[in-house]
Amino acid sequence: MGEAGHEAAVEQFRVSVVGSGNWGSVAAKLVASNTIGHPFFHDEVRMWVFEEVLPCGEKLSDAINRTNENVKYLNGVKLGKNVVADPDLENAVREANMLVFVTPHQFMEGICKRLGGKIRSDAEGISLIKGMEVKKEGPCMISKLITDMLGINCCVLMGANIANEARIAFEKFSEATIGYKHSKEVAQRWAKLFSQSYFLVSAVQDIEGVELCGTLKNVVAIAAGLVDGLDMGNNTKAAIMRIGLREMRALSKRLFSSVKDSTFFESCGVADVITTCLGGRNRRVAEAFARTGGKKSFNELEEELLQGQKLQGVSTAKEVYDVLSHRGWQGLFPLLTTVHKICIGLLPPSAIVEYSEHAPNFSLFEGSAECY
Ligand SMILES: NC(=O)C1=CN([C@@H]2O[C@H](COP(=O)(O)OP(=O)(O)OC[C@H]3O[C@@H](n4cnc5c(N)ncnc54)[C@H](O)[C@@H]3O)[C@@H](O)[C@H]2O)C=CC1
Ligand SMILES: O=C(CO)COP(=O)(O)O
Repeated sequence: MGEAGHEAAVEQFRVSVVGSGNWGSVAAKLVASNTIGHPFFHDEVRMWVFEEVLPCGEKLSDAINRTNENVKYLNGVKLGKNVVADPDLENAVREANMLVFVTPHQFMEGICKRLGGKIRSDAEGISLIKGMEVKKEGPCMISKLITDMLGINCCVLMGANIANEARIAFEKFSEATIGYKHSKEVAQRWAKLFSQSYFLVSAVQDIEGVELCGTLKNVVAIAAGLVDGLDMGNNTKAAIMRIGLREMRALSKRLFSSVKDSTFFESCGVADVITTCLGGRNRRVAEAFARTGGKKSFNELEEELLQGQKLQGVSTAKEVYDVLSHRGWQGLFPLLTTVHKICIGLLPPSAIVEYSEHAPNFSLFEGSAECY
């Protein structure tokens, strides 16, 4: 009780979502359905929109606020009246102490530069971004980039969550994994913000493992798409998924000795490999790439097929390759290495299943003892 006999007002947590693509819009809808009317959270969820002008001449942020739908990236799904689209990055984050980062990974460094010194000192972050940066010192996960550049704690949320397949946007059941470093209490607060009867969230103390799962599975999905484009069938695709998962685990553990095996059995691990290899954008564009025999580039196909949405797997394959080649580890990770070489045209799409011809010293399907 306060001095005057009144209860001291407890500050509500204020949430902003940095990003408004396909998954960014679903994330905003999800959290907004939980903040509304909740005593812990302020109702309004501000969503930063990278502004663009629609073919009709209207600004995207205006269209979102007028229709309550992200007409470009998640057409046909109401976001909730408490979602406010804001094209001004600084304004969008100014009042928030819970920041949800969800942009394609290649834009995050630039966004962090713009946000330096502009966010609340008590803010906490969570990254839904699947990807990494490679620095001179080695790989830098996006949550670490956020922590280093903004000086805030940052958890991650990854999982088998294809936004566009109408599973989450239309409230069909799925799961996700929060990875945290130190504070279980903060992870639980994030779980409270995201959990829904149709969206089951669990938390594990293995931030690097969770984030590397989400990041590396995009490269595996490119391999799966190539196999589809070559009409190799389900047995081959299942083999690629198994080998991919094995390489994901081996690389994650080499990069961070703290990574736990059990993380690969969470939604962020095996489940995300499966869903992305079956129905994701990386798979789809890689299939088209293989069907053109590699004649159209991934960039061209991304533009043609995704209408502004971004692939993460191709640039991640390069980033992973940089890490592997810097450490002399290519031979230990034949699938991850081959995907990059196919993406840049050094090997044909068929190399994904003919690996030993191109690299006689090791076989994709035998793998190396290191990988077990
Ligand atoms: N879409 C999905 O099903 C899922 C995506 N993710 C991850 O979420 C992250 C964000 O992906 P989505 O929301 O799907 O985005 P998206 O790929 O659908 O959309 C691209 C977004 O980038 C923005 N953009 C374009 N140029 C930009 C620039 N120069 N600076 C800043 N933003 C720019 C666009 O306005 C748009 O919001 C990625 O790391 C992705 O891997 C995670 C789970 C599911
Ligand atoms: O991360 C995803 C599903 O969990 C989405 O994968 P894509 O980007 O390949 O669609």
